[in-house]
Amino acid sequence: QIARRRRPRLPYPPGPPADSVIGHLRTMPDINDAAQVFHEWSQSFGDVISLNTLGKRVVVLCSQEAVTDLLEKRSFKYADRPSFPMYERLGWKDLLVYLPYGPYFRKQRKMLQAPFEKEKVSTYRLVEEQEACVLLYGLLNKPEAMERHVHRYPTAVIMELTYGHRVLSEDDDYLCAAENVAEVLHVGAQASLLDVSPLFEHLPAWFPGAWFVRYIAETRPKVMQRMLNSVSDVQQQLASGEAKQSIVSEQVEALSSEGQLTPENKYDVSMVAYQIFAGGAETSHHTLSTFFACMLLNPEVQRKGHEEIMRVVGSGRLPDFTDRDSLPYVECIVEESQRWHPVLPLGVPHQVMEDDEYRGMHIPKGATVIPNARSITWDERHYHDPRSFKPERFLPKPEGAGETFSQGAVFGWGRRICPGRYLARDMVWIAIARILAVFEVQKAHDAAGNIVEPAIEFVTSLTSHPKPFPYDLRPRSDAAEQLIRQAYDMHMANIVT
Ligand code: HEM
Repeated sequence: QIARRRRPRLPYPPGPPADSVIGHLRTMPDINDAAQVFHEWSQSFGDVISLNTLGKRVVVLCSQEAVTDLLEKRSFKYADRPSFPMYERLGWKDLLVYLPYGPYFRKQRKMLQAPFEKEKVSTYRLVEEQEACVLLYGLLNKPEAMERHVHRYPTAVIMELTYGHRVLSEDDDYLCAAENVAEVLHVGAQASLLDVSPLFEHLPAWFPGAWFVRYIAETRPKVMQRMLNSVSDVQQQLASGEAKQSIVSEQVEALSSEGQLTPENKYDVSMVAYQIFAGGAETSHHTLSTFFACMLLNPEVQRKGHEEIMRVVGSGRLPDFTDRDSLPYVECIVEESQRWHPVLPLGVPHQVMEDDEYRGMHIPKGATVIPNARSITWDERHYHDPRSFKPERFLPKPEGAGETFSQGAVFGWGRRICPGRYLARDMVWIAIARILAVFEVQKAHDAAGNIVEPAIEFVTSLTSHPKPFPYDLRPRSDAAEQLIRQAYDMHMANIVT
């Protein structure tokens, strides 16, 4: 049957040698190393590689040019997603990021995109500034728990915007929900027999390799409950007049006033709301932990960032969004942290909706297309000395190198581009500007007083982040400490009144 299938006239994109029956199954790299390995292959086979795993074609794009040509300019053909069997079984089937391209995708995309348009996003800045004060206060009081604070910060912003829920304690229910998302994201990204066939879903849990059966059975009910209950809570708050304005409250009210609050529409609001924190919390959290690693490794950059803030803002207040245009170097630090180690090194895979031809190569309908962000950010034609951390590369010449930040390598392409990118940029910017203003990250010392040289290692599932590393975090001065306390007290006083 395979022999009779009509052969494409053009060759598939090249790739490493494959086994005759199972194709590249054995050559396929582990997810942790995939971006690096694909990048190395691209040096031998070119910037468009293809692999065949058990008959499924995977095309990896390893340059800005190829990604722009296909995912951006031909987005109408490349806007589909492959299926994600684990995530689907875990209850995430109807989350926007996993939806196939089509009417339901467009409906959800519209619902999710509207609250995150550029102009609308600037109205969220007060919440970001306030939560950034809580972040600073947390870092001051428990500097050793940096990971927890940088997870809490974007989660708290998103929960407030989405559900009108303010995170006030460490054991907050919504914070736990975001932690659960992080776990599911990680576990679901691991290869399982489900990738081969959904039939394996029915294996008994004791069957070798069927670890996912029990995980799905235990996790799915909790995930579903969380997705649906939070919107019901907002609905009740609306009924009792206690609801705070939020993305969900606005959507529920709009549907009610049109007489359209059907179970189906309410379900869609639930999916959109859940998708906001499933898409936004983990990614922003990992951007901030990567930033900390970058500052630890590059004290000179940290010093220059701090000095720019002192020059422009002074030491009497914290930077805010009105200072942003006057802080170009800080902006470059944000961008360089994202370029130096993209949080999604392989983006999110797309799928081709019809047969296509590119540079004399055949890309078959249904092929999974992986944009290798890592290759783009390491491309020496666009970035000099790309493995080094050099924020000034983005400053205009002659002060800097006039290089262009690749939005795509960080936020994706075409019709699937990250709809939360404006919010993400704001959230990350204000946190970084304020941390640079008042803190210094330094190398840790061991018990004998010797400096511990940090070896930063990254762990990657769908997102990528540094493994825990030793550091020492301190306020830059007594005045800086005072500023953190005052800002926090003012924020808390506002909550009470
Ligand atoms: C620094 C933080 C963030 C990064 C690095 C990031 C990155 C990305 C990337 C690379 C994609 C895939 C784009 C593609 O397929 O070409 C994506 C998709 C998505 N992001 Fe983000 N994102 C971030 C924050 C956010 C936030 C704050 C939200 C929510 C408001 C969000 C919601 C989404 C959604 C819903 C999708 C799926 C879009 C679709 O499939 O149509 N992201 N993001």
